[in-house]
Amino acid sequence: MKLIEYAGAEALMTGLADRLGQELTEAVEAQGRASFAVPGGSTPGPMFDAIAQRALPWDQITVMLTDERRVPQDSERSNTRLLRERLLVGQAASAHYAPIVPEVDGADLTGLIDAHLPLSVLLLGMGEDMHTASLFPGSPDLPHALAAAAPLMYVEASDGLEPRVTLTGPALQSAQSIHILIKGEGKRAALDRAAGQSPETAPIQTVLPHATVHWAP
Ligand SMILES: O=C1O[C@H](COP(=O)(O)O)[C@@H](O)[C@H](O)[C@H]1O
Repeated sequence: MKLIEYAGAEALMTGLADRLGQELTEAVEAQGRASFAVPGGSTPGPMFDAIAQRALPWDQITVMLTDERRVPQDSERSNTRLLRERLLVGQAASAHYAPIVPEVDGADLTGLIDAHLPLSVLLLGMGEDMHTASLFPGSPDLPHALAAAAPLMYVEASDGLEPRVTLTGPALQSAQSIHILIKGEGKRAALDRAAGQSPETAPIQTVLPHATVHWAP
């Protein structure tokens, strides 16, 4: 794992947007196209605002979520809504979008994103419980989701949270570049706590050894 510490939130979000923008541009130059998976939740919005205004080769980039909550798309809890409102706008409005949830909730996930794997650039978030994407400690689906051959799976989250669709462990691990965005002392403590644990108790460990973590207080 590599850890990059930033002085504050603005430096974190713009510095990360610079880095991801550079990697996406390089991937398009090398492969003619790139795939870019991003988290939902409360943290990445300002980074989306920053990168959406960059002049990247967006029309050769396919954007998708790392995970989605099974809620209506107009819900404030919808990661798709966040993506549409904060990332697929401005310069990035010309990016392609690959949904990870089918039009009919509960329908087969097979083949939805296969054309875009391995991911060129993967950005993940992390909760203070050390979950990443929707790989939650304590979920009955976690052992399967950490090892599944399929890149997408329906999973239960932690108690009290809505069920999810998530990229599985192998799909995350196969990304060409892996970044994790975390902010605040609670998540920094969770990152420290994850050290030495297994992915079964600290799911972030499924990607941590190969990831660059970007953190600001
Ligand atoms: O539920 C989720 O949580 C994680 C972390 O979210 P945050 O609100 O603590 O930033 C997020 O990465 C994931 O995409 C989301 O579905």
